[in-house]
Amino acid sequence: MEKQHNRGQDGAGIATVKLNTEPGVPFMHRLRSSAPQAIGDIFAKVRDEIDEIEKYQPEITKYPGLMKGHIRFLGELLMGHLRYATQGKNNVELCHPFVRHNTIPARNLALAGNFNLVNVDELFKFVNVEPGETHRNSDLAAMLEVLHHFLSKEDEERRNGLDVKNILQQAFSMFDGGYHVCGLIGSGDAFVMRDAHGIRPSYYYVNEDVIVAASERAAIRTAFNVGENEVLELMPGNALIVKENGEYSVEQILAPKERRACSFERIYFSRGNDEKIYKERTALGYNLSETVLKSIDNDLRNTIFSFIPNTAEIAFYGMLKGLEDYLNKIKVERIVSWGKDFDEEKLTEMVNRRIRIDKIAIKDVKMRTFITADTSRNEMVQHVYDITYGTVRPGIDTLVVIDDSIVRGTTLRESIIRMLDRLGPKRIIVVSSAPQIRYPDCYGIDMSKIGDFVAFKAAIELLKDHGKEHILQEAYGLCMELQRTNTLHAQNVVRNIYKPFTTEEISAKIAEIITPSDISAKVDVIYQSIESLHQACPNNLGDWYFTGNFPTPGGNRVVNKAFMNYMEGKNERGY
Ligand SMILES: O=P(O)(O)OC[C@H]1O[C@H](OP(=O)(O)OP(=O)(O)O)[C@H](O)[C@@H]1O
Ligand SMILES: NC(=O)CC[C@H](N)C(=O)O
Ligand SMILES: [Mg+2]
Repeated sequence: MEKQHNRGQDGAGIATVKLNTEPGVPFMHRLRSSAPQAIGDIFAKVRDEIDEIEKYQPEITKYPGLMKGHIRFLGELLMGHLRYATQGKNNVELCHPFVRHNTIPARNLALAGNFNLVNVDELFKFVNVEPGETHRNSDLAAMLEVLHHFLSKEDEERRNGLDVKNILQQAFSMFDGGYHVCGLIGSGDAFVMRDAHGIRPSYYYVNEDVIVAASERAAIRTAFNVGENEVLELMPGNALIVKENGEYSVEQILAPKERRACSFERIYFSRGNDEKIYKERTALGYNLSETVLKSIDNDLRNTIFSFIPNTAEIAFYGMLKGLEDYLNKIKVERIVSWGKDFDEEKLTEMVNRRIRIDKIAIKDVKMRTFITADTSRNEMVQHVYDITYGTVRPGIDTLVVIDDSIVRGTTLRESIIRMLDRLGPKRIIVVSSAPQIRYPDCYGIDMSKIGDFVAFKAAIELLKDHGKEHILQEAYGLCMELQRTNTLHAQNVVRNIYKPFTTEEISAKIAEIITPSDISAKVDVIYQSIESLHQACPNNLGDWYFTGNFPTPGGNRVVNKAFMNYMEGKNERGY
């Protein structure tokens, strides 16, 4: 859990199942916290129980069997989760795991996951459950109800043992979304399930003692000190099913569909210490170096390169490698052209030419602002960054700073650009290792309100500039018509908003929007192209937020709904 802070800061939760308990003894426990240090808070409470019992039984830790009867969270099946709300609020009631209790052991279920579903209403309807106020917008609550429905049915009908595969096949064929989800059943069985497109990442590792699964490979590698290839990927549509007796199998639950693993995981969400992700982020940066050189007219003497911490650091190293390759090529060309006409001084000057890099921007807290709730985000963005003084030659140097992504543009507009301008650069070039984010995500990344996106704002501005605002009304009309005929899922109408403009025109407008009126430097923005993204992350081609090409039927519905919300002035998610 400590190695997955990157995936959630709203709160944390754990659940435990004890195997082979006497009838009547509670066997499933759950604890959640939304304290600022949620993991610490939870495990302090777990520890307190042990300390308490040690007061009376100082030797008890030598007898784990005995302890199991007294300590709630000592058990055989363990689950932990860090929440990042993509639906509902970020309060403790919505932290995972959710638990459904029942007097029949096999009908108890604890559930947690990294996911987002887009057909929550339909699911509640299917199980005929009217969700309470807290759970109305909770995809986890809907998923729990559906799974519990099929679990109870299976338990009722079963002849020999619970057929978990059968339960999963019935339940998961109903979910529209991206998910990596884990369930503990009161019978002592457990499962991990991944969506059929492989949208969300899912990994597992098995040895003689443990069977473990997580969203990220590196977290498992570090916690269990194992090699890259020992941790396996749970393939799309598959489930890892573990029986109460410790036997396990990987089963095909859903027919595999086109692989559309989320590229934003690679660009931003996942931790960058994963072997493959590190290479991919480096490649993303490398791919941008040529365009950057062009935009500064190859003037490396008067340009300083830096990055916006923290995630972009790796892409920065990649960009630097690209710039160094260019510089080395130039050095060789020059030296060769000299023939024999050089001396030590001339050669020394040439080989010592370097790419100028500096640590310009500093981030004072380890919190991630993007996964922080909207209400506190703006203020946080304004306070977390700082700059290094004395690095830039005012009026002479151009500053090139790379960030992994520009979503709402708040990091740049509310903080970074103004701060960098204080250093007096002639020009600021912002480089984004992700392409323009034009469409919402609905599979587990909280980019759902299209009106917030700086690329969308730019397109709207451009429509105004060119007297083409009628396109907005036409698109809205089309959405209304699709809604009327119940076919909002059939096409992505928002494409029409971007269609009249080139990527460069939109980038130029974004640069204008993120530039506060009172700064002196000229600001430009350079984006990754979609082709280069695919080349850098060939195994993660899920790119709907850049291209509008959604993998599931719910996707088009969400993007159209997000647009309608914008047009109607509703500040809510499109799913
Ligand atoms: O355009 P915006 O809507 O402002 O969002 C984009 C920024 O948010 C993320 O940073 P975050 O602070 O989440 O985390 P990091 O330290 O891992 O980069 C991302 O890395 C960008 O810097
Ligand atoms: N990624 C997560 O932490 C879970 C997201 C889930 N959709 C929720 O909002 O609760
Ligand atoms: Mg960042």
